[in-house]
Amino acid sequence: MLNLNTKIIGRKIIYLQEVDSTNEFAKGIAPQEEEGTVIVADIQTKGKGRKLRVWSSPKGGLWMSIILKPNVHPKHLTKLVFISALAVVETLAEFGIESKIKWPNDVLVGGKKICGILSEGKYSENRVEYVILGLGINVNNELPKELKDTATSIREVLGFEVPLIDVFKKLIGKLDKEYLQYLKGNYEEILGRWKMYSAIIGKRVRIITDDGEIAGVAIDIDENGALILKQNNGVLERIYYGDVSLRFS
Ligand SMILES: O=C(O)CCCC[C@@H]1SC[C@@H]2NC(=O)N[C@@H]21
Repeated sequence: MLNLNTKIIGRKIIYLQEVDSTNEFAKGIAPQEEEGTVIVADIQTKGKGRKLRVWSSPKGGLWMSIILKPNVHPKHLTKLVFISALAVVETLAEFGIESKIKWPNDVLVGGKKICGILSEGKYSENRVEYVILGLGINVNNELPKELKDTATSIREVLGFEVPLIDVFKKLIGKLDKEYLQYLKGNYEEILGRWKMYSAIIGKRVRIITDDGEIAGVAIDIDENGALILKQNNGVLERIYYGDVSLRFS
């Protein structure tokens, strides 16, 4: 159990022993909930990943969603996953773990995924109603057999367990710090730091999109968060959504 003391963290935390998905729960309450409220659960029975994938969420991991209501133009929302990934990298560093970010929002240690981020929201053309930032960090949880080659956990990397509450508190602190930079509009600075941790810039990659697969070298990330890929035929392409693979068989 997370054994939360909300007074220590100083914000509203909804702690659940079990829930289908903290993101789904957050969506249900977001319209009337205050900004910054965090939903955290010991177990998710229907943890969701990007592209409707299942996110394995047994006891021992950190499964949480934070409700945000930034007063920004919706075009800046993609940057929220960048600040989340940065907050995770900084949190892991506090535990002596060096990590990298795989565009758009996977955090890797030694090439294996340790954290996934799922951002969902409600917004119109000009106004953001709310954003749910869902973060899943493998901390002390067992990984499913089929993920052993591609995923890892803090426990696996360090060789011992760390208290979930410590990871949670550090992550909230880092998220708050990065969110403040975001609200100040310091996007360039955020992106600059994000790039320092990029696992893919300068590397040959395959991008799997809904329209098929493109291969090339990841050149850069533009100011809107799109990946700039130099294809094998030399043509530059901006990619807004897709899964990056660094594996070539
Ligand atoms: O890498 C991905 O595909 C994103 C995974 C996001 C998982 C987190 S766990 C907490 C929150 N609730 C969910 O159902 N998903 C996110």
